[in-house]
Amino acid sequence: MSNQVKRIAVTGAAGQICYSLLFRIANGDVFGPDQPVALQLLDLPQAQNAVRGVVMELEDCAFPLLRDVTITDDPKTAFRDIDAGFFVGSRPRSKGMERRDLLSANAEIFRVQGQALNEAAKRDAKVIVVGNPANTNAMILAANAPDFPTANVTAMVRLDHNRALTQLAKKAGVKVDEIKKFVVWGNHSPTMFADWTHAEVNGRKLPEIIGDDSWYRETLIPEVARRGTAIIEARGASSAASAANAAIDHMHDWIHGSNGDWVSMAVSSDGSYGIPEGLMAGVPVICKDGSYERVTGVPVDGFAREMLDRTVGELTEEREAVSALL
Ligand SMILES: NC(=O)C1=CN([C@@H]2O[C@H](COP(=O)(O)OP(=O)(O)OC[C@H]3O[C@@H](n4cnc5c(N)ncnc54)[C@H](O)[C@@H]3O)[C@@H](O)[C@H]2O)C=CC1
Ligand SMILES: O=C([O-])CC(=O)C(=O)O
Repeated sequence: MSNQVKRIAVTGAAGQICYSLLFRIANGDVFGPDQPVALQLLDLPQAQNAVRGVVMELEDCAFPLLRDVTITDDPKTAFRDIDAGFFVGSRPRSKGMERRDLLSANAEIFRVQGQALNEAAKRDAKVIVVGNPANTNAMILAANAPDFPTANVTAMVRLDHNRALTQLAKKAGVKVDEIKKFVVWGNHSPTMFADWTHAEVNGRKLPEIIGDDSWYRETLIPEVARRGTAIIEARGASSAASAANAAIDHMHDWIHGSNGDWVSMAVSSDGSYGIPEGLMAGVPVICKDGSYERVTGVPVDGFAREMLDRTVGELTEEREAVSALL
């Protein structure tokens, strides 16, 4: 990899996810241990002082790879010439809310930032949307950046993927990285579908190793879908370090590859798997040489079809709710 500095925009820099994310990026966890980075940090005017405090802490870590930090409340300044963008900044939910309840508060942010991305970013920049509801916010961002490649705008379902991997590994008595071909389909919401149908461990089918279909349907799927809520109830605030870690995993694999394994990414649908074109839906992808390819031809029948249709139905409703911004 070249040693020219990579510019990375991060929005919501004063927030709790970024309090973990920024330090990991500066440490080289995204672009690698030989790649210098510059951070372009965006937050609201009233949060600028808090961002300055975070930057003091970044300085105090003396990260050898961190070459420059910009602090701004102007999206165009933040997205100027970026190689990658982490779109975290937006309101989190509190107890009793669903992520889709955030749509009215957060959708406008992504319309404005889409226009700035369109004007300022490099055309090959890689973008991940974390701010909820992440899938539909990513669709709004892409729709408002017509000259920026939609394929480079993605949303995060990797946290759900990682959550499921740990539960599956515990149940099967294997290591998380031994599980291959697992995927989370659809929306980052309670309708998401954690699909073990094709998952394998050393060439053996994971459903056969675990051998407990009711655990899969009645425990694994709902627990993964409700994990964000469980964390809010336990912590009094939504997940932060694990969300930052998932964003790092998503971007790291997109840049460096997924070693032939499936990872879950929400990308703009090409119409395959019965997902209407343009919806940002979690699908299995394989990352290689700095890009991702959808895994094609995965059989989706019976229970899996019902689950996929349910989450796609919800994404379709969310798209209708924000049609004025698209
Ligand atoms: N996709 C996923 O798996 C996950 C998504 N999230 C979502 O990530 C988002 C951020 O979460 P936290 O960091 O915990 O929230 P937080 O409230 O701690 O931080 C949010 C930050 O965004 C800033 N912000 C708000 N509007 C902005 C704008 N227009 N431009 C730039 N910055 C802006 C705020 O000032 C604040 O500093 C929330 O929407 C949360 O629901 C959280 C966990 C997982
Ligand atoms: O649940 C939330 O609001 C935060 C989030 O998206 C998650 O932890 O999955």
